[in-house]
Amino acid sequence: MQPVISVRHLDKAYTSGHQALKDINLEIRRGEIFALLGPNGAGKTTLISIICGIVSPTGGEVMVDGHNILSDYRAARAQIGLVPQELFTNTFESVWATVAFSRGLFGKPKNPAYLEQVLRSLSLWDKKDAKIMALSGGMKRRVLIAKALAHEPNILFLDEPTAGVDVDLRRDMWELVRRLREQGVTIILTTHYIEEAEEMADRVGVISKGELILVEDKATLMNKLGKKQLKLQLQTPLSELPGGLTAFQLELCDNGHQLVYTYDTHAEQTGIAELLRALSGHQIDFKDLQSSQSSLEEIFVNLVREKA
Ligand SMILES: Nc1ncnc2c1ncn2[C@@H]1O[C@H](COP(=O)(O)OP(=O)(O)OP(=O)(O)O)[C@@H](O)[C@H]1O
Repeated sequence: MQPVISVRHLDKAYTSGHQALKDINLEIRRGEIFALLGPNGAGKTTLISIICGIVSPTGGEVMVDGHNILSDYRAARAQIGLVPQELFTNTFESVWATVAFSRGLFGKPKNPAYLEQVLRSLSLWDKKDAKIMALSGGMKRRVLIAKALAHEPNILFLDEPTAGVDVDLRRDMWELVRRLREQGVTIILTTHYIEEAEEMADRVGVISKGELILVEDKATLMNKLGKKQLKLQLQTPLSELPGGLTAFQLELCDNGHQLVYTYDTHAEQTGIAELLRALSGHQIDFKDLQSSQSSLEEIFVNLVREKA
């Protein structure tokens, strides 16, 4: 299937000289939820701003549903809804007028039934006549989403959708994103919150210092890079690891009360049996043991650290 967005050899240097993006190559599949993860300043906003035509690239090419974002800007932009990071400034306009205006900007005919459905899905219907400036921060954010959806885009960008929002809004947002996906909308979100990517995304891209260092199916990523840990609570604390155990990837934690063994989930053998035999050979007894799989967060932190 043709990708809905295709980014090729994209570069961006700001006039300050800062190289914010370096040779980005990325294809977004139609109908997927793609999470772009990266630390502050990695280039996430720059990348989506270029795709949305707000920032101009210094090199490379971006196609949105077959339309070049520079030479065929209007057609490309009409496919996209963008929920930006910042709250817009206060306005005296009502919620309804603001959202209807956003739809009009794209030359779409009026469709009050559709706008009502959008406002209802965002729990904004009873605020439709309220002035934006009188709304709470969370409500304003909901209005931003309604504005982005007003022209029925096929692609929705959410830049840090849940940064600083309360639990209710976060839950509503996730539900809305899932519903939109069911309707065939492609969703690209940037986030610092790994649990958001873990919960929502089909694929994850990791960006660090302007470079896309990894793009992977979420499940594959977690599988491929996932390490498991076995934690053993010791009967008697150890002051140091006995020399005979150095062959194992072991760490002594919790003031010597806990031994942590890290192993690869994909290795032929986990080495656990040998470890337990070796422990017993050293008269090291444990009273409890637990195993845990590393989360996307740990994977992400490790990746970005390796890159640094
Ligand atoms: N208009 C600009 N002029 C100069 N440099 C800029 C401009 N906008 C962004 N930058 C720089 O480009 C880099 C990437 O910024 P960008 O906002 O894309 O990062 P980000 O990954 O979205 O970060 P955050 O998670 O903090 O939003 C940063 O070093 C930033 O300071």
